[in-house]
Amino acid sequence: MNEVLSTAQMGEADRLAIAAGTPGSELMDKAGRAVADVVARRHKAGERVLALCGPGNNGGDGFVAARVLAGRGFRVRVALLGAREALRGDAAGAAALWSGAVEPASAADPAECDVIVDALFGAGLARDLDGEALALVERVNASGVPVVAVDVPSGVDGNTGAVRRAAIRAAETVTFFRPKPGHLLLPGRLRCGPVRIADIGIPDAVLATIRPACWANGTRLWRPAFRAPAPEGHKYGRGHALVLSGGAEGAGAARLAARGALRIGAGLVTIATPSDALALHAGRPDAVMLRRSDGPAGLAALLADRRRNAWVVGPAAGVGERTRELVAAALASGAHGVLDADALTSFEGASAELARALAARPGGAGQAIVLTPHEGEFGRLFKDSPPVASAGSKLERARAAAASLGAVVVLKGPDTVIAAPDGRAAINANGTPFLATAGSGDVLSGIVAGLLAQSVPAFEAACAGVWFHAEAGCAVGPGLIADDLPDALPKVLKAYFAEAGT
Ligand SMILES: NC(=O)C1=CN([C@@H]2O[C@H](COP(=O)(O)OP(=O)(O)OC[C@H]3O[C@@H](n4cnc5c(N)ncnc54)[C@H](O)[C@@H]3O)[C@@H](O)[C@H]2O)[C@@H](O)CC1
Ligand SMILES: Nc1ncnc2c1ncn2[C@@H]1O[C@H](COP(=O)(O)OP(=O)(O)O)[C@@H](O)[C@H]1O
Ligand SMILES: [K+]
Repeated sequence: MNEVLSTAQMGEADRLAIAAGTPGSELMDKAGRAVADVVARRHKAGERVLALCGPGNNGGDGFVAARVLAGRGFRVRVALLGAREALRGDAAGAAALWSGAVEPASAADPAECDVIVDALFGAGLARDLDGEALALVERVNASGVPVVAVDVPSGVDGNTGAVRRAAIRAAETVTFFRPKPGHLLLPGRLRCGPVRIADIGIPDAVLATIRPACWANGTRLWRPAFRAPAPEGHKYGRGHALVLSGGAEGAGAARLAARGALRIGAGLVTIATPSDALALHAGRPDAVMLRRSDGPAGLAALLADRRRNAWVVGPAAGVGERTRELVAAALASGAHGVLDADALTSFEGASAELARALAARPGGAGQAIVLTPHEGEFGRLFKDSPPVASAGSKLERARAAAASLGAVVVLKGPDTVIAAPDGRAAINANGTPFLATAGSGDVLSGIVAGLLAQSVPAFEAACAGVWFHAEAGCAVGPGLIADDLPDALPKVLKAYFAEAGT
């Protein structure tokens, strides 16, 4: 189910498959054949293939692909980084079955071929590229010749998506069994081209031992948690979301969030507004209710009605002590909620204080709280926590943040990561850069709150919210403004419920 494996977990999958009776050489053979199949789908027999093989098992896959392609009538040359005698194990075995010449990689001219098989480094990339490897990767990228990458484009870190000084730009990538974080996280994802996942004979049953906790975000991950409303349902069964408006200068943000919450299916939505912004909400969607709410006491009074079971605090709320008090009041209500934008920035360098407030929430873990920072807000919030701020990849940082706060964290961007305190994480990849527009995040916070109002659990609500937001963005595409996103949801939801069979 869209599991994403770290390179260590992938190594474990290999070992478990081998222990269960499939020799490593057979896994490598299937891997190399899968690569050859992809090359043969894009190119015709007779074309010139250059297989660039590295010193480890990734190179072994390259030797297999070279042999299979030569057998299918391609004109194949093999170039090896390192000495042939230094190859070990299955890779040495695969090289022994290659009967053609093996050129030194230093002499390989990528321009003299029609397609390149990149089998330099895969899961074993251990340091930044330098020397001959660096020069070769730069020559390949400069050649403009299409590349099919084996496992990951060489130079991309499979665990983090980082480019280790330089990396191949692939036209297509073939990986094995399950994707790795580096296929989904930026910048790695942008080096992969379309990613094919090849079955190399590793049984799915190994996952019961490995217990992966990371997924590519998609409907299968949370479909059971978000169903169409019951035929006999009523609006209170779909929850009541409350969106706290900022003052006169920031009322639009609340309206965007409120519309998102309504469209995703919250039964009722109320905008709680300070008196000075009351008149500005006259143009709100007619379906949204309006209540006056001045300061933390006003918010607490509205949330004392337990039917208001989910809130959004933060969009255009203003930065400072007042907003920290509003956050405290919202958390103290016991209702589920989303902390976004100014609610996060108000805790600049005070993530420990926010963690204490979250730990004290009366509903405990059953009170679903989702934080939706973009990178800027994340950096500000965790200024006081180097272990989180510099935990490594975006995946690791989101996980560290969720664990330290005891709440679900949505670290937004082109490769949004959703992380739960228990270690579960999902990486999102269905977005579009047209989502990078003012107010887009406000709509997301409303969508997530609308899902929380419908009793979708925190992690699933965050994953589903991010996915629907991105689908809505793609449905609109060029020219998108945030106002369009809620109104794109009905079509997206219709397709989702049709597919979900509900
Ligand atoms: N049985 C298995 O384990 C299978 C492994 N497979 C392939 O094996 C690959 C992993 O193989 P390995 O663990 O041997 O790792 P790699 O082949 O990815 O790389 C390891 C080698 O590269 C060297 N190296 C690492 N970083 C370097 C750098 N920056 N500059 C120069 N040299 C560097 C290491 O010293 C080592 O010799 C996977 O990516 C996949 O392609 C597949 O054949 C499927 C089965
Ligand atoms: N390049 C991109 N590709 C896909 N999604 C993106 C990209 N850039 C931003 N987004 C998404 O757009 C939204 C922007 O939210 P945010 O930064 O809070 O904007 P605002 O504060 O203007 O509402 C987030 O959901 C983010 O994940
Ligand atoms: K590779």
